[in-house]
Amino acid sequence: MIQVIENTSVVNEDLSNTVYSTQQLNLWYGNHHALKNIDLQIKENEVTAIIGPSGCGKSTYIKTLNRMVELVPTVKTSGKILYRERNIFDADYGVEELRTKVGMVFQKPNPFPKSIYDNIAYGPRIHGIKNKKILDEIVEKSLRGAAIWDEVKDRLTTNAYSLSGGQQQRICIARCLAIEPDVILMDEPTSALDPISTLKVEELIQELKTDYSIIIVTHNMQQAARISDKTAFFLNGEVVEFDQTDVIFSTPRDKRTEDYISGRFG
Ligand SMILES: Nc1ncnc2c1ncn2[C@@H]1O[C@H](COP(=O)(O)OP(=O)(O)OP(=O)(O)O)[C@@H](O)[C@H]1O
Repeated sequence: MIQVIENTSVVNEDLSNTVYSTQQLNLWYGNHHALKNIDLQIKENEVTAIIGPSGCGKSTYIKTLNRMVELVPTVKTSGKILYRERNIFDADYGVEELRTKVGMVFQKPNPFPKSIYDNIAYGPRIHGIKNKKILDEIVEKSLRGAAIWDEVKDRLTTNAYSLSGGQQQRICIARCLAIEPDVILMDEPTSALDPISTLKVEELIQELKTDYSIIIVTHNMQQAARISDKTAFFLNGEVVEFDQTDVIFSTPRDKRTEDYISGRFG
């Protein structure tokens, strides 16, 4: 269980289309203060990009949203993260419940060493679905949702490792969709992919936002500009600026944002 050192009061505002409301979030790895007073509202059915130089806390932030960061024993937090209006740090908040609502896709495709079919059916089976017809339907729907059905439908029993990196990443996205999440967290999902696979995953992200809310960490500013609705610029563990993506990339308010997006550092 994560150590929460204090809680600040809930900001009184309309949270109706807000997926996550991060309020005065601080996080320390031991003595290292990695996230500082983060206030961010993530809206549903949007793509929210997290950008910033190496070590600024991007991955830490999204790993806090599904409480994965608490796997690090030295982690302490203060503040709140409301997911659908409930504080995920509350003592009675079940992490399993959170993880069925919040899927995650990592930098390196990480399919299981199993068949394509079993990769997708894995989550639903864990949730007790045994009926072959229902599983078949979930597998097809998820693979279609991840825009890879046509490429793999004739080889569902093949090991997922036999696919290309870009295909493996879309299998991982399909595996995520199979649990019918509300939110998909993506930590640099295209950084290990070639340009064509990157384009496919970017197109997919655009399509997925109709049904899901997506938070993506990216080093690639062109990618953030292409695919996101809102962008948060992190620097040294703080959010310097959070706004509509076109504002961040055309008329940023803060000089540090302008310097970063124009390539002056980072
Ligand atoms: N498990 C850990 N233990 C101690 N410090 C950590 C741990 N993970 C990250 N940090 C530190 O916290 C800070 C933020 O790291 P984080 O990985 O969130 O940054 P990032 O912006 O995602 O960086 P990158 O773009 O290089 O992936 C860094 O100073 C990092 O060294």
